[in-house]
Amino acid sequence: MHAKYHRTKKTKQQRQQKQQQKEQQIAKTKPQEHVEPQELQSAFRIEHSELMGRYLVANRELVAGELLISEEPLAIGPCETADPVCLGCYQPVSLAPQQYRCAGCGWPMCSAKCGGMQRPTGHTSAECAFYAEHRAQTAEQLNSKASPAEVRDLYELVLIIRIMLLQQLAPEQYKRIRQMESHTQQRRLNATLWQHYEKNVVQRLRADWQLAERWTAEELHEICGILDVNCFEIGQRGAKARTLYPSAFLLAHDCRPNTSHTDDPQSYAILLRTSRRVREQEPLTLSYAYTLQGSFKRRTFIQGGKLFWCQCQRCADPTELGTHCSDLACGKCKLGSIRATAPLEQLADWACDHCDYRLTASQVERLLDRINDDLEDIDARNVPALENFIIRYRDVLRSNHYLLLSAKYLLCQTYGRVEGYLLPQMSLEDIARKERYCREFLAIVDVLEPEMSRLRAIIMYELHAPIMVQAQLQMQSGQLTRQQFQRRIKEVMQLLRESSRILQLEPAGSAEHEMGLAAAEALREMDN
Ligand SMILES: C[S@@+](CC[C@H](N)C(=O)[O-])C[C@H]1O[C@@H](n2cnc3c(N)ncnc32)[C@H](O)[C@@H]1O
Repeated sequence: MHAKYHRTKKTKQQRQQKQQQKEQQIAKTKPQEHVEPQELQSAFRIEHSELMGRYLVANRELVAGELLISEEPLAIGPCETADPVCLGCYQPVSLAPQQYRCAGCGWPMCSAKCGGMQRPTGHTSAECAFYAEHRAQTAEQLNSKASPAEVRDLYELVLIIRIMLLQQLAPEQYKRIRQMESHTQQRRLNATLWQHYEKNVVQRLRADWQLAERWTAEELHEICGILDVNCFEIGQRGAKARTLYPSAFLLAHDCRPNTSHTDDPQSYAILLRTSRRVREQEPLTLSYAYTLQGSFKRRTFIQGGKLFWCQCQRCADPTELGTHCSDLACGKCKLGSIRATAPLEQLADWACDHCDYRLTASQVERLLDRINDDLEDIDARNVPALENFIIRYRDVLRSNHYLLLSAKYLLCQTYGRVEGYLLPQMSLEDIARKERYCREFLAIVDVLEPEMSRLRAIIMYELHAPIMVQAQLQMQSGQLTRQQFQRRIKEVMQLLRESSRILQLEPAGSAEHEMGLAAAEALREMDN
């Protein structure tokens, strides 16, 4: 898959020595309080390439669903672009006067009894004392008159400050974080990015908060880079946080990854599994971007945050592995599809496969931005508005286009769940439409996130209901023979079985785990 990795041939002895060194390296990257079983360590090793730096490789063939990494965060804090959250449990809070605030430092918290109070993964006494010391600098932004942008700027500092406090409180942990890639040199060349952190983090902490004697500009920039490059965004049931893990950060990116991960709602530990069979020597990969986005935007996103242009098999293919999820409809001949002529060159033209019509990359970008803005303006529970969106753009985007698929995915989850569109209230056309959207979405997910992916399991759960309801109605009205009915029921049971098998691997307490339990329960009822 990754022909781009540079490896030199080694003797068997050299390979064994290297293997031992790598296993020791992996052992070093595990959190000290978390001893991994031997078999987890031997499942993979660390390799290095000029292109990707360190990355993980399978030591043996791995089957789908194998647990590879289970580890608690080295650092955790609110997401930089998040709305206000509790510093203890990362659930949303308001800045309204009635919101509970920490008695020590004044930061809004969910309540005095927040489970994250005084916990290393939440609001510690060291953090509280630090903000109490700097109350003058936070007071203005933490009151009900602050603008959302000001509040966000303040939340952006929380994880950086937590990491800087580790220097004294947990120097080993701090050292491990500092060993992560920061891409500081490349970031320095990007004036907009560099100036953002210089103003919002470095100057702010060193000048406004008078910490110049304590923290250097270099180390603050380094931490900002490490966070951008290595953070995982996690959270269950409304909680949202970003985390650095001791070894999961080593996974390379691929736009059709072979692992997937979830997080424990109590400990915030990452649980990373293979999502499909992985061959011996194959790199372990995860996706740094949302996989159901087209290559053009996905690659821009990855370059912006992780500072490399992805060149994976999917990115190199104008049809995105035959999914056609970036195809535009040709407005000139009305027959052809418009795709990137050279997808690894971000500025290359897009061309129709049927006539001579061409678009420049910036025309495509403007079009995608406009349609994306339209979609983002729609409330995810507004069925007519989502249906209108699909009608409005069906002559502009091909039916598998990721923006149409996004609207269809929202509809798959909304049909049957909101008042006016609950299953007993839905027309036969709506039920059939839900089935069609689920099938269209599943066909793409089967390629981009095959086998044991959460997205695939969710959509299979959504698909079972419309098939079941239609089969029952058609059986009652004599439109289906007994044999045809049984065939449909068999499909429903297969969908539920597969969905519950995948979703029950999600941590207890998560919405997905509960969906898995519901699938298992539905299956039991059908068996009886
Ligand atoms: C989270 S870090 C992964 C660990 C990193 N390779 C290291 O040595 O610390 C992400 C960085 O790894 C590199 N990387 C990961 N996947 C890559 C890929 N598919 N192609 C090129 N570079 C990649 C990029 O430099 C990226 O910014």
